[in-house]
Amino acid sequence: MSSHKLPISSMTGEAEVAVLAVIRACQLTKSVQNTLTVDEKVTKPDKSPVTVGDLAAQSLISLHLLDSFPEDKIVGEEDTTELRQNNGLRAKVVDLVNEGFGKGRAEAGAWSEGKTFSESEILSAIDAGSDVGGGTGRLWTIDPIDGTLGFLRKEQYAVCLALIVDGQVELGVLACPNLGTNSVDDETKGVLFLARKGEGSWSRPIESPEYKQLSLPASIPSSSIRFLESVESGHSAHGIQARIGALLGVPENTSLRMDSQAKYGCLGRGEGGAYLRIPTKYMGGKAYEEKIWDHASGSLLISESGGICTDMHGEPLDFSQGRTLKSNDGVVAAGRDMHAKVLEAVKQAVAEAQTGKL
Ligand SMILES: Nc1ncnc2c1ncn2[C@@H]1O[C@H](COP(=O)(O)O)[C@@H](O)[C@H]1OP(=O)(O)O
Ligand SMILES: [Mg+2]
Ligand SMILES: [Mg+2]
Ligand SMILES: [Mg+2]
Repeated sequence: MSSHKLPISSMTGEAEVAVLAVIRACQLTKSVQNTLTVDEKVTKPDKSPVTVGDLAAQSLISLHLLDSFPEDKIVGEEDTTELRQNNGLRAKVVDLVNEGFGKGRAEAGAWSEGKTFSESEILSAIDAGSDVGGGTGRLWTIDPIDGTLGFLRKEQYAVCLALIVDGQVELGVLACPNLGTNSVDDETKGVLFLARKGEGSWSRPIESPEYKQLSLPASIPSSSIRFLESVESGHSAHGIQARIGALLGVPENTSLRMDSQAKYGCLGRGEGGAYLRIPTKYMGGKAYEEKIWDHASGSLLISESGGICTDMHGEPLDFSQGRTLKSNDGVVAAGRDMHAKVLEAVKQAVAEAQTGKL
């Protein structure tokens, strides 16, 4: 690999590949978002949506990983079930992946620029992401479009890639093409977040490798807190989260609601003060196991920015359990001092919900 401007001192080869793959995937998803038509959206068996953007981006990222780290395992969100039955969708994905390799020239080591991949290489790369995960060895996890619902609404989404070694997240990349580069209100859009275990976390514009180190304040006054939470009321219990806010003295109706791990990016750079993901099962919803690709990059970003990211009971997120965080329940992330206070309020609000007091 050629020289780079990465701010980290170890795993630079991995970071270089991950950043290039994610930037190319962002360019691909941006072009899809601009031109997406209804027939390019498919509903998966779990009723969630998937688009040509998700499938092509996972293939493109996997092709980079398969070339550079052929021994590593991959856990990706998507598979080829739909693609193998739909010729139109498949042709579009093949075109998008090959177009994607013409991009990202500004980055160091623009691997395989101009190369054309066959349909079977492109499909196999998606299916390379079907590993069961676990706590031994090197494992990459990909969420090619996190927040597909936000992507379809032309709002926030993120392209996410993380390296997990023996169950620990070592490297996390998270790019948000529609998020303000320096703050949520910034008119300039597009930001990439990078975290390396033990070394720190950074943000940069997607378009230029100017890295800025991030730090998350230990605590902020309650009056300044704006909880980072899902747009979808089916993904976290908004009612309980509002009660947590009331218990902490947070002003009402101030939440920053956005789809995807963009929420972790905002918190990591000091916005919002706390990320809440209280499962809807505490308000009568269905039980749900969080997926590793939805939290790997974001949780490392928070801890490397000086904050704490755990489940709602204060337990560390356990990425060694397979494709899901099956030993965890919900997520709470906040600054170092704030986190314990938020957990206390979570406990009380959930107890109230369970005894019908909410
Ligand atoms: N019932 C659920 N509870 C929590 N998260 C969910 C649930 N269903 C889907 N998700 C996942 O939450 C993530 C988005 O979170 P958020 O709403 O905070 O942006 C998506 O990856 C989405 O999966 P999917 O990709 O299948 O839509
Ligand atoms: Mg996701
Ligand atoms: Mg996704
Ligand atoms: Mg999805």
